[in-house]
Amino acid sequence: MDNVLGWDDLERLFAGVADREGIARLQRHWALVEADEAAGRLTAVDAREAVRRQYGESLELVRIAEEALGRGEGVRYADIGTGGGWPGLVAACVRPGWEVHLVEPLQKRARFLEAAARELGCTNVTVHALRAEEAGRGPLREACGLVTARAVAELRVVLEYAAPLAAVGGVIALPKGSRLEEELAAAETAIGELGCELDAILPMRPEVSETVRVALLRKRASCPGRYPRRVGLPERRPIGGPVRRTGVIGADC
Ligand SMILES: C[S@@+](CC[C@H](N)C(=O)[O-])C[C@H]1O[C@@H](n2cnc3c(N)ncnc32)[C@H](O)[C@@H]1O
Repeated sequence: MDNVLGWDDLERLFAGVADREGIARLQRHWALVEADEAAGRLTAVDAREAVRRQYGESLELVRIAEEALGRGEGVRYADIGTGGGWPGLVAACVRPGWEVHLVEPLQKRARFLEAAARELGCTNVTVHALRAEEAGRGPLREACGLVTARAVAELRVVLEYAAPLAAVGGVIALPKGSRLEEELAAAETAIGELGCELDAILPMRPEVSETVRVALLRKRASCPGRYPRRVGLPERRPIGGPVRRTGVIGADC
């Protein structure tokens, strides 16, 4: 059973990742989420669980990704399907030196992210109200040192969204649940086809999550020009075979 965490616990658990000011911003973000009815349901996670599941897991992803990157500043970072802000806006709050791109196609959510970034003073954020299949053909193509996506789709589908945005040598960090091995097996063709390689699978620390692990992939070669395919195709006809329905973390947002 995962623990309940409070805001003070985050400061202790994420020393070196988030300072007091950063955590205060996250707290303000949660207040905005709770206050914002217009954006629709941003998360099904309740207030008691939100600190650990939304903020703890997002910060843990930042910690793991940063270790894989081997540097902390000057990262151009894209988060696909940010929803209400996890993990991309969380990263922007604690890493003001990163250039953060949030790709979120739902207009209401994209508008919420823009307003929240403004309110929180995150001048390092650009919101792209687009699907990843569109963003992957724009100026962000092969331009990002780090790409994440949480609870967006099964691994091989999300990889077709993420790999075109990652620069060669860049890191793709995907938090996943108990079906990770199954998803990785299904993604074998996609990983090679998209110029990626699996670097590591790293568990989150048990205080943060006993179930979530992060698949770290490295972009080894340029992505073939035919990817991403047109909107909807990655999900309808995933690379390597018919769709398999697998659970995605937090798909209840
Ligand atoms: C289950 S929510 C997860 C939100 C957030 N990442 C989290 O962990 O709470 C999935 C999000 O992915 C977005 N999404 C779905 N398909 C997408 C695509 N092709 N490109 C970009 N975003 C997409 C949805 O609009 C939605 O906001």
